[in-house]
Amino acid sequence: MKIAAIIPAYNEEERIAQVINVVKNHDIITETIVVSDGSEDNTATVAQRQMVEVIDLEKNIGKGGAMKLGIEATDAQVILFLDADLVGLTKRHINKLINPIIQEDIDMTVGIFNQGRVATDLAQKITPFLSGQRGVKRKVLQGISNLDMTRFGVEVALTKYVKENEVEIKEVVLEDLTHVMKEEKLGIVKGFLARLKMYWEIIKNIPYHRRKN
Ligand SMILES: O=c1ccn([C@@H]2O[C@H](COP(=O)(O)OP(=O)(O)O)[C@@H](O)[C@H]2O)c(=O)[nH]1
Ligand SMILES: O=C(O)[C@@H](COP(=O)(O)O)O[C@H]1O[C@H](CO)[C@@H](O)[C@H](O)[C@H]1O
Repeated sequence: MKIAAIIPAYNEEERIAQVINVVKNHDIITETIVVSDGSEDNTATVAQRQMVEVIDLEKNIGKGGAMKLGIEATDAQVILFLDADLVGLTKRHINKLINPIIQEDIDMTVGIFNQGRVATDLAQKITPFLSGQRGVKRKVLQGISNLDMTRFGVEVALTKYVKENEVEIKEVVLEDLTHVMKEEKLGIVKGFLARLKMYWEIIKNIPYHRRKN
């Protein structure tokens, strides 16, 4: 079975190498696709050096759009979505996201941080439906046409689609995993403004509705 890892990345040159390194060395992953979403830094070059497939977008189109282009670049039956800024990723985390799909026929897994860091653990306990770490069957993604419109609302759109279409979903705990927060990447003020923009993109997608008939 083909399993493709898709890593959307915007200005992640300092963080993405450690994520790619784990993914590309994992036997169950047949293809690794990095979508550099109009990054202004060396994200694409860093990824190319790791000898994985890189889609290097000229302009920033938002996370949902980057994910959609990644999906279109592969025919894998199972897709693993991972953020590029994870800290502490191991093969075990990947197994936890993929095994329920290939062994239990679950349609989508959602990874929840635990014992990574207090702030990121708490964020995911409060809003588990925002997690970017997911395993998904391709057929589920085919039912959602406008992922490219969602930007940071992509996870809300996925979660809503799952609920409205009775897709079988399983939350899996990802121990000792965390990510780098916006305020850490951009500084307090720019990071907080970026966070507000993200919340707006999320809110805009809450009424998102596409029923597969
Ligand atoms: O316009 C964007 C914003 C973010 N990302 C990527 O989406 C993932 C999740 O983003 P995160 O929540 O970490 O937000 P960020 O801190 O990057 O704003 C990361 O791999 C980002 O690099 C993206 O591809 N396009
Ligand atoms: O945890 C959160 O509140 C946000 C913002 O994370 P940061 O701490 O700013 O990196 O990130 C999550 O939500 C985003 C929107 O759904 C997803 O795209 C990220 O993958 C997820 O980590």
